[in-house]
Amino acid sequence: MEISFYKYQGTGNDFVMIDDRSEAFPEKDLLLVQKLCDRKFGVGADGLILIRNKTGFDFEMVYYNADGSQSMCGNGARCAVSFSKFLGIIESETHFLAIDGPHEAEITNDIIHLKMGNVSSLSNAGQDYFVNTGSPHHVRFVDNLDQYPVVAEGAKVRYADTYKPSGTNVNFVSAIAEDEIHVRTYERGVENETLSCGTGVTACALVYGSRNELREVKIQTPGGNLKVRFSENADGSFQNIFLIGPAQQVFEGKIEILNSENLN
Ligand SMILES: N[C@@H](CCC[C@H](N)C(=O)O)C(=O)O
Repeated sequence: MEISFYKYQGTGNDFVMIDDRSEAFPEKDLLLVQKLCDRKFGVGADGLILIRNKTGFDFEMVYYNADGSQSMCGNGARCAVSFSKFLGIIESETHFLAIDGPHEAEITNDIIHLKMGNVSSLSNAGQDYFVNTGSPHHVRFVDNLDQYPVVAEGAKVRYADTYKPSGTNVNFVSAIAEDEIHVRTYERGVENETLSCGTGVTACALVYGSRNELREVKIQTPGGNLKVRFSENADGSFQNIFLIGPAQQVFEGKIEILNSENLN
């Protein structure tokens, strides 16, 4: 089987992107997903995204982490919107389905405004916070973020008993201006620091914005800059949450998959 793929990146979070409207991709073959995402033996990516047809929506985004597990991916969704425009499925506005439910998005000059799902509350997690923005996120404020051991500390929280069995993503945050934060994220399913995590920066922006009475927060990540806008209700829930930032096609290619190739 020959698979055509495209590679996209959204603030350095990178994805193998496949137009799977024909549903030819063997979606249950998680070894194949792992292999395609492998940075030494495959294409290399933090995740893999299938674009599929879905009744009532412009498309469905089917997202896999590099290890084959599934969750919502904010940066991946921005890339999926850009890819769908490239494929001619959408023009500048879209309504699509992801694992956490329906989303809307708008794309102008390569900047994608992605509407995230509503968030019911921010929880305290010891001195830190926990927020579910479609994916689970632990949020910890730290000093000296540039020097912070994100992988070592992130893994401790990700595998902590409190988050078993499914674990969590872990974000480390420092304020750098009144309305701006710096965020580094340890991602579950990649089991490493990624250059940016969309659902993660959204979680951090909600915590920081809520504590500082802001409705828009700028975010610097190692892979680039994002913005999050939202409104907060009197009961502590959040709605009209928008993740705003760029997405880019990096290259395209083809892979020949032999039937027995993923069996070992
Ligand atoms: N990179 C993503 C998050 C992907 C899902 C996450 N690793 C999980 O398993 O929860 C993003 O941009 O949101």
